[in-house]
Amino acid sequence: MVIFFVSVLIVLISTIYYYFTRTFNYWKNRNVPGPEPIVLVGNLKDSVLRKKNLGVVIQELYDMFPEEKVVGIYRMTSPCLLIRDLDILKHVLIKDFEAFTDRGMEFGKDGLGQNLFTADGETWAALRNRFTPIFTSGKLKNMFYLMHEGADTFVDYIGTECQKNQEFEVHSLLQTYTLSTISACAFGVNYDSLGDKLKALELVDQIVTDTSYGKEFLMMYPTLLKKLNLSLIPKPIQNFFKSLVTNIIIQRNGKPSGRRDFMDLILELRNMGEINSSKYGNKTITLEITEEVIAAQAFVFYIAGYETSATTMAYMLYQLALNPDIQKKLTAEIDEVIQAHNGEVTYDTIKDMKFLSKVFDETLRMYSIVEPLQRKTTREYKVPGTDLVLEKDTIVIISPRGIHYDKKHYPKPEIFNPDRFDAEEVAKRHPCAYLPFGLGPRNCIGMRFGKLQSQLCIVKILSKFSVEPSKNTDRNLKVAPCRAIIGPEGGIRLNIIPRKLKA
Ligand code: HEM
Repeated sequence: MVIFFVSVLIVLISTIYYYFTRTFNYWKNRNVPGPEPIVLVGNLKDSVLRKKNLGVVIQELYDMFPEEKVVGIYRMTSPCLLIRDLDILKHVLIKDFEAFTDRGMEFGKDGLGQNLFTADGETWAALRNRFTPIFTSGKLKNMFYLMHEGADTFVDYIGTECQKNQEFEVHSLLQTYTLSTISACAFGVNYDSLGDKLKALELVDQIVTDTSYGKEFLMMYPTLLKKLNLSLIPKPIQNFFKSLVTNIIIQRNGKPSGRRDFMDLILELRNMGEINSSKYGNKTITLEITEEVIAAQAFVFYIAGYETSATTMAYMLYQLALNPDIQKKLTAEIDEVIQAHNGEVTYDTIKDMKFLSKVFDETLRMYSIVEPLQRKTTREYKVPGTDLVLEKDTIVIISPRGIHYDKKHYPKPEIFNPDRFDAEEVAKRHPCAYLPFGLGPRNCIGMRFGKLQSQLCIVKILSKFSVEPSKNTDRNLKVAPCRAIIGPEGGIRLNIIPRKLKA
């Protein structure tokens, strides 16, 4: 009997072991170098154990193979190709985009799956085609007044709080600004009190604080969630966005309200009828802009709109506090340009601040937020400059952090130096050496919006306050392991001091 049970156990363990290692010769058989995988978790052990952020783990894999163009890795049991070479990267993201239109993160459409970030194929193409005009500079200019109102309220709030205490945890502080801005610009929602705002933040923050294992499941079984029409997004969050959208449409009688926010623009699109995918897709499909589709975009604009910009600004203030000379130069530019615009901060005022733009770019060089970038082959693909042929449906990933900290592209990468973005320095680099917003036709659709809302808020803050390290500032900041994107572990503590008090 005992022998029988032991034999069954051995067979069971061997079968499980075989199942969770069955793919591990994939890259060896194709002569692609890479690290040894571990049963079940592949090369993502520290990310799966939530010891390190996925973006940091991928950066470490990038660093392990300095001489290689591509590295074969395993996300759990799934083989996937990490691209290090910038010429190959240019092919994947730009030149051969028709073979890489997909991201490979799809899930069920009834659970907000028809959103621009995770949708693939013709659905993505149709959405991108139709939603691109919402993000033009002209539309952004029209929305500027909403951001401006939000930034003023925010700076007034800091002014009041400053009288009680000068030390702030700036990451969560800035989230209250970006949440207001995205709520106002996207949906005309104004939070009456800080309490309401924090409640909404807590809800959407559940998505970013990734403690579930949905991501890992998707890596192992990439098509299953879509086939079963299951979602990665918790039900309460789905309901929040669905009822938000329904209520706004009712309030506006299904027509644009004249606020010129995203919701108005989406309603205009809806009234134009079905959307088609002809520009990016291989075949044309039509997609009706239903409330479900609007709610899916509402969800993605919220998540992408509030967290990425708040994190970028928090890191920017951190570096300005640690580098007082750079802060002084930036403050001088801000004062000068505002004066030249008769004391007003307009869309054009921000555009005239050239040093601000370099400080912003250098912040995202050091702290690119969305890591790693991902694409999926839509057909067999021969990797240029190698003998490797990728099968259809292979996941390809890119590590902006790996590239941004690679000494080959950025000497002394640990140093915060906005001069790296002087035009002549940029011209010396490979055009794909900087990719905090991704690159090519599937790059960040909200890039202009993200830049504008962040730069405006920084201008408003620095025209009234300066930032300094406090006694609790962590000089050795780590990336939070459990967040779906890059962010500071334990927040960022800084002193914010009214400028006139110092004079
Ligand atoms: C500092 C701010 C931001 C950063 C650093 C950022 C970064 C990124 C990155 C790296 C991607 C993936 C690009 C790729 O795969 O090539 C992305 C995609 C996307 N972002 Fe952003 N983003 C920011 C702000 C925003 C804002 C404000 C919005 C919307 C209001 C937005 C909406 C999106 C959407 C919808 C996608 C998916 C686009 C597609 O697949 O077609 N992002 N973003």
